[in-house]
Amino acid sequence: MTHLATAPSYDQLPLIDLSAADRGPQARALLHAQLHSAAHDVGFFQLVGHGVSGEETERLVGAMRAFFRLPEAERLAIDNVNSPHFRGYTRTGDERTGGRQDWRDQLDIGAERAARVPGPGEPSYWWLQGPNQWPGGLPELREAALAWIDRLSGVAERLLRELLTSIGAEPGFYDSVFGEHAHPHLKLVRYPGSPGDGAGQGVGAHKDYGFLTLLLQDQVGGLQVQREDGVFHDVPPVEGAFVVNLGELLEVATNGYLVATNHRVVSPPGAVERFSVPFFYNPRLDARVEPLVFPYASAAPGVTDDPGNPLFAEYGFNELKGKLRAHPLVAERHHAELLSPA
Ligand SMILES: O=C(O)CCC(=O)C(=O)O
Ligand SMILES: [Fe+2]
Repeated sequence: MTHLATAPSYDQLPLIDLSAADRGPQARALLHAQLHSAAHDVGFFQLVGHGVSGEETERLVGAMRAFFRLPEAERLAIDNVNSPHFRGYTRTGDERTGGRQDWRDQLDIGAERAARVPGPGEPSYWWLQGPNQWPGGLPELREAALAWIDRLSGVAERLLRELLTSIGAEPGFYDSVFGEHAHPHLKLVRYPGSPGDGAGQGVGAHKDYGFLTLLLQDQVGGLQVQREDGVFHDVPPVEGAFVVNLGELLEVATNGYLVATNHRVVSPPGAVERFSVPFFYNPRLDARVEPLVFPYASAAPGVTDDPGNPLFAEYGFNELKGKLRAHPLVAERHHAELLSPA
């Protein structure tokens, strides 16, 4: 891969058109060159040509807005503190990132499966599997959210295959860690304006735990990504595009050739609300991510060494690490035995 010696532009992220994969060998080769560069150099890009229609998006966004309009008591009836599986509603102020309070409320939704309580000697991450909590009287929310998980799993699967191809790997290298036991995750998120504490931490700087995140954001803005210069740069909303970022497992898989990028959300000003829907394309909880075989492996710098954030190749442990950190009330109520002594 040759890189032109121009200074990177920080005003916009690379724009990737997934539909180019179906427009003949030349268009596909250009797509691969762009994807390779976006994933290797930035770890973040805007995705268009993904095939998800405006109507599908409207259905999800409409149901999300209806959820956040419910009286607080109805949202709190499905508080995630009730769920040892970290599913349900987190009220504003109950979530932590980087040890500090985030200023957003959200509904966490995963694949709809029966609880699997880990038996003696079984990995504790099986706690992450379990039923969702749904609000009463809003059946369209369940329908739209589960449809979105299916739909975006398909888009992410296609994107991952093109991404692996773009760096010279077998497109199906990780097929076996997904499949019907994959562990996708969806958040419906509201940032209810500024907390007025001067910190403006909508959500603090973090990396996502899995392979790929496909984020739908509204037109308010506030998402920022840490670029090569170390500075957090705004990610201006692009109508109809998903913001895609690489998660920690792709960093582990490629020994740091691809990077999971730090990102955060600055609270909207005053009483302005911002809505977003991150979709996390995650493998099975018990998937152990094997090192990717690809021609740039020898050029890989190794994974980020941060004692405060160890990266686990066995996916369930990587997600559990994050959930225990982000949701201390759930952790203390249901999983005190998993918390390391302070
Ligand atoms: O709301 C956003 O724009 C980003 C949210 C995010 O990064 C996350 O929940 O992991
Ligand atoms: Fe994130």
